[in-house]
Amino acid sequence: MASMFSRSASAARNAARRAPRTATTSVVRPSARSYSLLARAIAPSAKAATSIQGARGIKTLDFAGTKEVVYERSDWPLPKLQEYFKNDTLAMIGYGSQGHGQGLNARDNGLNVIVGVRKDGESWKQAMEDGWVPGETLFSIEEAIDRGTIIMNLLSDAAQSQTWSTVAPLITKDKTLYFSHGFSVVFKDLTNVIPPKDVDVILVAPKGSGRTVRTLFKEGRGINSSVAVFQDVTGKALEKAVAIGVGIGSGYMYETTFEKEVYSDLYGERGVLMGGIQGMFLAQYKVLRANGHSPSEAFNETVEEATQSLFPLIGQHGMDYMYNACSTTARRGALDWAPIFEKANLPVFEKLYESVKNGTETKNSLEFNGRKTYREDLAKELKEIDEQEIWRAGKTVRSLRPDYKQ
Ligand SMILES: NC(=O)C1=CN([C@@H]2O[C@H](COP(=O)(O)OP(=O)(O)OC[C@H]3O[C@@H](n4cnc5c(N)ncnc54)[C@H](OP(=O)(O)O)[C@@H]3O)[C@@H](O)[C@H]2O)C=CC1
Ligand SMILES: CC[C@](O)(C(C)=O)C(=O)O
Ligand SMILES: [Mg+2]
Ligand SMILES: [Mg+2]
Repeated sequence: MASMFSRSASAARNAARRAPRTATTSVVRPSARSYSLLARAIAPSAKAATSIQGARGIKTLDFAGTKEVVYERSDWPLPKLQEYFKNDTLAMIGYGSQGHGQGLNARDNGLNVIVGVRKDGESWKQAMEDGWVPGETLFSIEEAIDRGTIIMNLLSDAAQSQTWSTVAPLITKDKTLYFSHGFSVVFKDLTNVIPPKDVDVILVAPKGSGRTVRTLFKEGRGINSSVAVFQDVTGKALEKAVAIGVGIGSGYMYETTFEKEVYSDLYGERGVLMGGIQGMFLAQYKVLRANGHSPSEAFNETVEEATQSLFPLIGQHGMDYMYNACSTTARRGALDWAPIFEKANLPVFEKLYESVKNGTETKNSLEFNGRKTYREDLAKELKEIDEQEIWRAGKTVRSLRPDYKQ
């Protein structure tokens, strides 16, 4: 890795000339701005409540009264990024949702990327479909780790634990160990993942699906990611983590710790992001159906209106904006019922957080996803959801959308 402070002008020019590798799909790439442009670019983004700390353009932003550090992609124009990683090989170990998104983005950013997966698995086929070439950019897990300088452990969290005894001896001095989740390292008593003492251990955890990591990148945007350092041997671990974060398609990176990342992530996905919303949708739908409403009416009033109209308004402008976009009748009633839902849900969320913190969620995940049949077993449960009336009704509702795609 070249130091970001030691790059010469000619090296930067050479890096700028390097043709980014062929993308499997067309990509609106983040622009490769020069340093002088960068300096100007920083200024407009440093709005009120923003201060810039030093030459690296780190920003401290005021989040509702709490100051937090944020790193942004515009501080890493493409030539600088390519120069920084000119001597590195990013080895994506695992090719699930994140391996796909992060791997293709880093490749399209012109970085040296290889993929390592087991040869008889589903991921090997998927990687080949995405243009990774066996023997050139696609290898067994062991060979990819051997060839890589930055080992990006994107196996399933259960597989990270299962393969650790094979992987650990291959993480030799001068390599960097990267994760997208604090899971393995934080719950080491359950996973046995204890990184070697002589390597940097870093994390960039996109706060969104790997599919979104890819689609946002292709739109020229970037996903929000968490960034953290577990072990800093070189004194450059944070800088490297931020640079990799940009390389894999992050727009902004929020500083955290491995522990905070894994607790909040396991909690959020079981809560509002996935489990909570699924349970809430189903409960509302069931009561409507029990009271004689048709499937289409129950679905429209529960899922379709939420996802197509109201939730995007919350996303774009906040909760109060969504309220103001609805009738005064709705506003009054929703304001009355919100605290009732909050009160009912609070103990559930408290129980969930405890279950994350005490390792129960980790144990469950390791047991289930560590099975040889993990894909089939998950697929079976997901099929059961797909067959529920609510989601069958949803398919027909979606099929009527003008932009419907199967
Ligand atoms: N999915 C997401 O969007 C997000 C994921 N993360 C984190 O990123 C990491 C990767 O997650 P994700 O991309 O979802 O991948 P998955 O959890 O879906 O894991 C899939 C990968 O693990 C491999 N794998 C599973 N079991 C084994 C095994 N026993 N031996 C070898 N390889 C195995 C699979 O290979 P095969 O096909 O051969 O089974 C596949 O390449 C995790 O740490 C996760 O928590 C973080 C943010 C979001
Ligand atoms: C919400 C699920 C997630 O945490 C994610 C996409 O961020 C995951 O583990 O996949
Ligand atoms: Mg998660
Ligand atoms: Mg997550």
